[in-house]
Amino acid sequence: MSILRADNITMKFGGLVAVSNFQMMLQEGEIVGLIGPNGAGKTTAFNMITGVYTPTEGQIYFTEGKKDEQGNQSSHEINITQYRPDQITKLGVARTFQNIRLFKELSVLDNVIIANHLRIKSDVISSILRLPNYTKEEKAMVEKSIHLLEEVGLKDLVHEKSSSLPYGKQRRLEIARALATSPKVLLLDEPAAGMNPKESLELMEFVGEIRDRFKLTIFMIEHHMQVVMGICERIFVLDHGVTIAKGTPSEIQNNEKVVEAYLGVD
Ligand SMILES: Nc1ncnc2c1ncn2[C@@H]1O[C@H](COP(=O)(O)OP(=O)(O)OP(=O)(O)O)[C@@H](O)[C@H]1O
Repeated sequence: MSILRADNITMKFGGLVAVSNFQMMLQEGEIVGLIGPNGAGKTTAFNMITGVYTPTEGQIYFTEGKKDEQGNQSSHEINITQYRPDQITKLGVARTFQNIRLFKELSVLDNVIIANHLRIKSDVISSILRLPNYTKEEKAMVEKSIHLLEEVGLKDLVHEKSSSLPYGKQRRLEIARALATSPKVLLLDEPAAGMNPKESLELMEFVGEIRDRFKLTIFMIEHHMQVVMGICERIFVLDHGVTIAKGTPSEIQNNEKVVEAYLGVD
């Protein structure tokens, strides 16, 4: 069963069709890539899936798993096409951005603590008055954040200002912030952007590790072909908003349309 699927989604900006009839399905636990030349519509596809844009046409579905009191597992599909970004995050779809979006002046730890707030149950009054239920939740949040930073290899840097971190570590912190929302599906927008080959390979291993450790399904936009081909089980290729190919890394590498799109051959 799919955990996330887009059924023929299209996004038009005036006369420009940024994404046309995009059809995709993610199975639980997969790492799937989304590639294509600049302006192909990749980020627009992410923006529709995460509620930043409402598709002009088409529907998006998320499968929610539930356990009843007897511990029996059941699941049902929710149409999230009209959901706001915060509602989608709360359901279990988190993302990172092409341009790192951290609170630069805050510490590494505070950046993760803030991301946890989505899951907090206490109301505003409890937090302002620091009532016992809030203080307890806050303590748990700090512990969870430190644990997360340990998991992503940033434990020794918790008190550093986030802007002082080298680029590769800032990307890890961004991922830790996304993990703090307890996602089931993680969308990564060019996680290896700006990284040198060594950092890119480390990132590739890291993405595989967090998939296993946090039982995630991962959908990633990436330009570093070594990363995409090395880690993705399936790949979608967009060009001018149209899906020109989909398949395994070896199928994509040998696909003529893909080669043409990247080389700009008419
Ligand atoms: N809000 C917007 N308003 C108008 N046009 C937009 C908007 N967002 C994206 N576009 C256009 O839609 C097309 C697809 O852009 P998008 O950013 O999704 O491509 P991309 O594949 O992510 O590119 P890149 O690899 O360069 O990040 C481009 O022509 C872009 O100019």
